[in-house]
Amino acid sequence: MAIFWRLLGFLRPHKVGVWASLFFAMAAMGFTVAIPALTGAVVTAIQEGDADNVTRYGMFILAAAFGRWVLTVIRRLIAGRVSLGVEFDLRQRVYTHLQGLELGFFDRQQTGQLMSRATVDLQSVRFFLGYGLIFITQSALTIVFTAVAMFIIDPVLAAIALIPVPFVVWIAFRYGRIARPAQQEVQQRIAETTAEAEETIGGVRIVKAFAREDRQEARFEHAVGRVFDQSMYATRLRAFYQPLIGFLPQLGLALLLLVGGTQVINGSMSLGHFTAFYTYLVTLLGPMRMLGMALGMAQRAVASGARLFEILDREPRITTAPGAPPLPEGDGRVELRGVTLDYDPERGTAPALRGIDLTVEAGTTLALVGGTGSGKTSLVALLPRLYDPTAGEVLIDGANVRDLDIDALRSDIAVVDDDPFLFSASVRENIAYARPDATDEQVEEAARRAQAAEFIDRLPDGYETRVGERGLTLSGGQRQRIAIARALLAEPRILVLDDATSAVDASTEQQIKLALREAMQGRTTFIIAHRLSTIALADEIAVLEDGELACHGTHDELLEHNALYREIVEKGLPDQVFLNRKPVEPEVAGL
Ligand SMILES: Nc1ncnc2c1ncn2[C@@H]1O[C@H](COP(=O)(O)OP(=O)(O)OP(=O)(O)O)[C@@H](O)[C@H]1O
Repeated sequence: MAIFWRLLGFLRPHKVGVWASLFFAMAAMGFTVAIPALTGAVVTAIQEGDADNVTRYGMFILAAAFGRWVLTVIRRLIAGRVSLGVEFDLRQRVYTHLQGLELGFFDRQQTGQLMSRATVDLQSVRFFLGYGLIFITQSALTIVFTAVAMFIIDPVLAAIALIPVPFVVWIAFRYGRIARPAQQEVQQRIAETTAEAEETIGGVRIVKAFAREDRQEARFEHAVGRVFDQSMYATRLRAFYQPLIGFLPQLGLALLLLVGGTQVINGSMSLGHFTAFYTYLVTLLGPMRMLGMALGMAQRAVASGARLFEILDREPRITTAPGAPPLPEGDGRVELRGVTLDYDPERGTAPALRGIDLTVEAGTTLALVGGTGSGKTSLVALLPRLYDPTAGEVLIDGANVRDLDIDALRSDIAVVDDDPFLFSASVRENIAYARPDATDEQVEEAARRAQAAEFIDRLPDGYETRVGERGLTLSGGQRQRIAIARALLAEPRILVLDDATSAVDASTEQQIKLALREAMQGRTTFIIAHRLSTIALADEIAVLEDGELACHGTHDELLEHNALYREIVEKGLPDQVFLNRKPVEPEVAGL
């Protein structure tokens, strides 16, 4: 019930529309109730041979029918606007709310599930709020008013003819109750199927590379099968209940024909009244069924509302206090104090980072080295607060990142991912993503510095070439250089680079390294290094092992004092750079 009231809250901005459509619905209902009485009057006039009255009442019926038609059109237009308005508001709210949630929330969600909530559930809520509520009010009132009119004509006959009504409504209620969880489960399973399809399409490269289409097909078939079974169950419920709801009112009609017909024969009731009565009961058939349907709609809306509120009630866990300041003046000195990060403490998994104490001086470059899963990505994710540490604190230029305005903080940190994401937009828009107001010259300058200008010029439409999911597919190395240009244009105080370019050819690697070197200049840089030649670009090195900081220092210090680092260097590529480094010269760094 609480959910129901909360759903009604969505109508608040559309109050005028709701009342207007209710008003038009009531007015149309007035005509609906008048028509049977007028029909009865026509029959009486026929019986009396009064042609004038037949014409007059006939015209009234025509006018009433016309009035109802016009009012219904207006009501539907207004209700449609309300319904779509609710959908519009809800979509915005859900989307804005999702955007505000921290990355950790998305780690645990299937995209398909979220999509389904944002479409299927939203639809059922808006149908109910836009139409369902009015249908319920209109049907219930039509039943009440018609019943009153019938009681005025003949109370006994009214009582007999209306016997099935409470049963119909009760069965409709019951149907709504059983149908609700069944329908909810159908929605849940559709969501699972969407998620399955989404995963297959998203992972199409892997599916094809391993020729596992059959496995994906089998999984999808299983998911579709589950939707089928559950939909069949819901269909069986419908098949049983809906005809029953249609059948019961016929009993009322039969009773009326039997009792009323006898009354007309023995003269205790006029044929006109009988006809009016009969027409009233026929008029009721629609509203009774409609009430059942609308109640079902209400049930579904409540189920969907519950799922939507699950998202809307999920508070963002990484927030910023109102009026929080931006980063203080400084050149990007970073300090991690006793930092521990546990992604999922409830599950009891080992923390990704444990008790890290690390200081990176302003303007220097730190290479993060460590085996897979050692926590390199996790460590840099703490800087722009993609995640907050479970314990300890992260300070930038002396300020705890938790106390800063999150947008301002993030605009001072640029990230170049190991698998850079490009939006379905032009190359120019992608580079200017963080600074949409950048001039063409600035964009091109960033591209030049990122060693991307040359290949961009060779693209079919240069900077206007569409890339990303719906555009031209660029190679990994090209995407990375566009991402570096994007980061350069943002002029960040701190730069985070994930250098996973091991798959590119030698000349691309050179270019990327030049680009990285350019990007690092004058700013604090964290570089996740996968190769020794990248480590060579750094001033200091931090080695991570199972989430702990195994050692930290310059190349020479580590080489001298740390066995693990020595091992890394020995087992790594025998890169001459390392041994001769001091200071790093472009030639020896492999540039
Ligand atoms: N979003 C996440 N949710 C839960 N656990 C995570 C998440 N991201 C990483 N982990 C876990 O945290 C640990 C550290 O992962 P992280 O990605 O930081 O390592 P990494 O050193 O960057 O590895 P790689 O070199 O393979 O990218 C791993 O055990 C990983 O499974």
